[in-house]
Amino acid sequence: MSSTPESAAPSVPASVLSVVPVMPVVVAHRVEDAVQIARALVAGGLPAIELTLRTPVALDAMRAIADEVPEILLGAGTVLTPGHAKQALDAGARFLVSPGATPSLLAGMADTGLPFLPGTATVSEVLICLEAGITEMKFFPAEVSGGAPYLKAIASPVPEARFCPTGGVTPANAPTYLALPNVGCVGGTWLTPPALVEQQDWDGITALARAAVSLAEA
Ligand SMILES: O=C(O)C(=O)C[C@H](O)[C@H](O)COP(=O)(O)O
Repeated sequence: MSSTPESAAPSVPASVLSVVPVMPVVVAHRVEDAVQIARALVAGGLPAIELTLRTPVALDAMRAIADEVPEILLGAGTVLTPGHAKQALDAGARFLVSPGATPSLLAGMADTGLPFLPGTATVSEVLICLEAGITEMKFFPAEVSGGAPYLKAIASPVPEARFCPTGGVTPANAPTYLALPNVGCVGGTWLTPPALVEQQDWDGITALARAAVSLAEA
């Protein structure tokens, strides 16, 4: 029997798309901000975070969240290479998200043993993922790639694929995406506006998280 403190952390989900209706995509410039954002999201009812590997502090921020906010499901975004996937695993990520889906990236993410959402924007990319046994994907960049009408159009030809549309998703258009049968959740950065982070307005982020949960329930 294990005595590690992993009981505090959510287990790795079978379906990343089913954890929260809105996946907060976060770009953190300071480790402490990332920890406070994670706490604010949990308080607002969104116990998941896709922390992008876009900043120099991202891996340190992941380690800090894993230590200090173990109740949040921690994911790494902007996974561009197999090396990123391994670094994210080592930093405590429990799922991975990438903006694209090259064969080596798919293999590198699969090697971690973590669930992952490869980025797709065309039917051929969707088919490449399905051929690899991957049915959950990011649709990126969602709005400029055809938005909800595009996903609606491919639902019948490729019904096995389910998506997290991200990129240009807002509180205004999220309900339209969430109503589609092939959408499990949507992703976006709107929950962590730079101005609120700059002001360290963590209650403001909690309020945005609550609003996102409400719009998904509406
Ligand atoms: O770099 C990545 O892999 C990403 O995660 C891209 C983000 O998902 C989008 O940039 C979010 O788009 P907005 O919500 O419109 O700001």
